[in-house]
Amino acid sequence: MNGSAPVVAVERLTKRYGGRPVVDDLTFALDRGQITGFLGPNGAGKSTTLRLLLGLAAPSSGTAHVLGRPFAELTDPVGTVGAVLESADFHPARNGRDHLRVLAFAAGIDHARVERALEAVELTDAARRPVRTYSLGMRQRLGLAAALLGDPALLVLDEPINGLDPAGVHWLRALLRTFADQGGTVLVSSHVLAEVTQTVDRVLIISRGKLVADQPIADFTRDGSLEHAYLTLTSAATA
Ligand SMILES: Nc1ncnc2c1ncn2[C@@H]1O[C@H](COP(=O)(O)OP(=O)(O)OP(=O)(O)O)[C@@H](O)[C@H]1O
Repeated sequence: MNGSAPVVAVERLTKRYGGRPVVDDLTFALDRGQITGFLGPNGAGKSTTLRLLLGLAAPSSGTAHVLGRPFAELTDPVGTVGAVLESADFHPARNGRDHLRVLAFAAGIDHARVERALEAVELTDAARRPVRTYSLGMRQRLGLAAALLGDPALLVLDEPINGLDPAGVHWLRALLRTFADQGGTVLVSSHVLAEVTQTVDRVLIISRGKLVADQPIADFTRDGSLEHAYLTLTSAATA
């Protein structure tokens, strides 16, 4: 692993579907210890970018590297990146603990980490219940537990507050801050600008596949200023 490489380095990343660029010449880098919000309107290309970063789709051109390598070339992918994408899938009859045990076994991760991951997402008490009885918020927590199993350097989360109640949102914010304070890197997509303002250190905004902002959240301290910038930048790109 290249210790001096940024945790994430995306360079001139482009993905075309049917000749149409849905991710268009994107360049950004993420360092350790920061939470970055990834914003953009529906269809702007956020999920596609995350999929390219996680090796779930191949770029048409450009590169998406994690610690200096494409995801597919990481020697310890589970210990490097933890991800929760929108399509998180669970076996409905399996209980939460067994879901994590299956993943841990497949990745060669110690059982003890399953218990720690359950504790980290506060699901220990529900660990013996079948996942089909879980609320949407509990499923989000279980997905997060799976992402944390390998003690990764990078967390990639697609719309993680979907389904969380206000207490859950507050809890997730604290969890991500602790993770970042310990040197972790977080890339989190969201549509909820008010929440983003309270959670992230930096924002990336994309519109029609293009990066239109890459700024510290400190630039948006005035009430509504992130919303104003977001609406201006994303409507300018669609005009
Ligand atoms: N496999 C695919 N084949 C064809 N087009 C695709 C494919 N995946 C995504 N797209 C298109 O790429 C565009 C970007 O989609 P993407 O899901 O990345 O956007 P998004 O920013 O995550 O949107 P949302 O906020 O609605 O989740 C959309 O127009 C979508 O229809």
